[in-house]
Amino acid sequence: MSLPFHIMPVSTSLDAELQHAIDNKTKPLGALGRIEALALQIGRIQGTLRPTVQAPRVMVFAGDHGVAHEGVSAYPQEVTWQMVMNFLGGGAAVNVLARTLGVAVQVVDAGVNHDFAGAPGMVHAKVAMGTRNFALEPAMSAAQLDEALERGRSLAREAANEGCQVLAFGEMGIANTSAASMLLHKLAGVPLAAAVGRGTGLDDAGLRHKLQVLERAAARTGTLTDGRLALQEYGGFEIAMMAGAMLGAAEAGLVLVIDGFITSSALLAAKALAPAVIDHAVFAHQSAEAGHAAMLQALGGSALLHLDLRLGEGTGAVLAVPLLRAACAVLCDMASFAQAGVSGRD
Ligand SMILES: O=C(O)c1ccc[n+]([C@@H]2O[C@H](COP(=O)([O-])O)[C@@H](O)[C@H]2O)c1
Ligand SMILES: Cc1cc2nc[nH]c2cc1C
Repeated sequence: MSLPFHIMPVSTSLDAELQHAIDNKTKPLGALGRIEALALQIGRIQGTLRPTVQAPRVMVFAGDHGVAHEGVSAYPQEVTWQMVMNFLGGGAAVNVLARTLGVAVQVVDAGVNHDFAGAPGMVHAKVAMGTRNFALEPAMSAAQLDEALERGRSLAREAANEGCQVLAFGEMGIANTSAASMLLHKLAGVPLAAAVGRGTGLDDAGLRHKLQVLERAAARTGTLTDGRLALQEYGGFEIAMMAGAMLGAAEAGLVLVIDGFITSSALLAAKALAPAVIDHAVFAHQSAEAGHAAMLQALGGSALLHLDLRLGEGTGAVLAVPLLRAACAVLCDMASFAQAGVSGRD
């Protein structure tokens, strides 16, 4: 068993001071809307009236899924490793967005069905060459799950030790929307028909087939409310490692930026292991993937951006980083009514 995760609920002791500081900025009360709530959340997580977004990083976790052999994705499995090479070469959407917005990219092989020996810049954390086919048997063993969780946790710790204050999460893995749908179904009780979507772009027949495969997979197990068991049965190595990294990042006091449907499923599993992880999470965007709205509802979160993205890789999370910077700048740099000599409310 991996060591238990120790995440304290984020302290609310500064809330009154943070709200007072925000309310005294030169604007009508509440006029910066969600940016105000974001400023309060980041100030609360960092325990300061002057929060910052230093050394933001997106970790992109990649893994393959045995269930891909059931024909549940519009693309073949080898796209996973090919896209990983694209990440390492700096040419994927996440690289371009991250470069544009000043976010570092770290690519993690959590369990891709490919040998990346010698690939420059890769974080080698492979648990195995992909999971087993969860339509037939558990996706991974308990030992593999522990390994994935612990590797994720230590990667997050390393990031914190290197000065990263904001950790964004992304993933790559053909067929991983199937795994995410299973986690949503089992952990949050969302009916499969509402939890399953088109992923990379299945047509109507493909979607019907995916639902049938997942119904068969769901019937293999009973009710599963335990995060570890759900991950073992239906997770992916990239999803489990992300969950471990989210928990490790929360332990280290970081702000977590959650991307789309698959990244959110990792948080759902992480929340089942340690509920206080949710205090650290910022929900970057609502994916176009059917089921993400229900996933966000299950997590009690509300997305900052609605851009109809359905790419993954951490793209939506990276796009939200400027909003976090903006929220911190409001607290740190905006003049108060007194400082600017502006009259307050009557
Ligand atoms: O982040 C999302 O909401 C999202 C929605 C649909 C697809 N994806 C990406 O597409 C891949 C999984 O889709 P699929 O159809 O192969 O299950 C995987 O690499 C994800 O990063 C990601
Ligand atoms: C090309 C491609 C890029 C991706 N990035 C994340 N998931 C992906 C799936 C495909 C198919």
